[in-house]
Amino acid sequence: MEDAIREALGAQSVIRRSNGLYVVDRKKIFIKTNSSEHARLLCEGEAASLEAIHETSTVKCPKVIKVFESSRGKWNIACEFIDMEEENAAQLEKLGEEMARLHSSNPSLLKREEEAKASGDFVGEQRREGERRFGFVVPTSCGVIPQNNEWCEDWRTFFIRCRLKDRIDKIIEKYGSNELSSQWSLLERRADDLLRETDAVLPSLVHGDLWAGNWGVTKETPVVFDPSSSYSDPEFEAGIQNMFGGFGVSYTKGYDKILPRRHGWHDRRFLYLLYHNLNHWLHFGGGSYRATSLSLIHSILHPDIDSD
Ligand SMILES: Nc1ncnc2c1ncn2[C@@H]1O[C@H](COP(=O)(O)OP(=O)(O)OP(=O)(O)O)[C@@H](O)[C@H]1O
Repeated sequence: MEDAIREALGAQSVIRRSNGLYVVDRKKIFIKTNSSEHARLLCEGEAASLEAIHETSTVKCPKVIKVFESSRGKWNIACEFIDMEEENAAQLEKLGEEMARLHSSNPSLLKREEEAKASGDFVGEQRREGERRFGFVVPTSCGVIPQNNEWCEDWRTFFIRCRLKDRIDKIIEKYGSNELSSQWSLLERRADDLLRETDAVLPSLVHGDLWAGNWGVTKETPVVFDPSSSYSDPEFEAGIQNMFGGFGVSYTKGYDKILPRRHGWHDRRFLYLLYHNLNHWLHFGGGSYRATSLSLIHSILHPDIDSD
């Protein structure tokens, strides 16, 4: 591995310190390695996500140095090493603020929003310009199975086609699922109704996999890593958090200060939670992810029966 790093980074000396940490020409760098079926796509997607987040100068994330293949099928991301501390709960409010800043960070979109508002035709103006798009420059992976990030003009289409349907089709292909096949057309119609209110939403850069295991803190600030980004509705970010118990009131307080939640988020959150349960079902097979997915579909289709 050291030889491959030396060659990829054009370095004189490479010393392995611990898991992921190398000292390259006397500078600490962090190297993540992947040898799975889609290793190259995974590393390129994660690197593009880190670069996009980094460019916003909002929430801190590692700066990418290089993506390289160290041996056949073994792909790596070399990035800045960030010295992180154990304790992070006290930084949750700051993390909420930083994530809201990330979600509000698309400068050209913000500028266009102002111009469109000034012209009095907010949604129409965006559409005419053809610049209001959801998706990402490359596929990204929340796990090890790449997500379809093809550009779509509106969030409704992107979420239903590239998130929900893509996972459902793959589950049916891999495991077979009569329940999913038979409920898809109802679910698609209901999702379309629920997401109608998002038509004026501008695309926000999201981390895409921000659960408790994918952030840490330095002495000064929260850090996020392991992203699978896309330009999405910022509400989508909460899906994976809700799956693992959420970040709690401090995070929400920090977030809402910068970007208050929109009307109707409560109804839409089950859809985003469903996506992550379907993604876990696809990765790990049925069991509890299947049961939760089916129960969420039931709640989405029958909101009057199941409400919390
Ligand atoms: N740039 C970095 N500098 C220092 N430590 C890092 C850096 N990026 C990640 N880490 C540490 O390495 C651990 C694993 O990172 P990451 O989640 O990106 O890898 P992973 O292979 O996806 O791991 P997992 O399977 O546990 O999610 C993190 O918990 C974090 O503590």
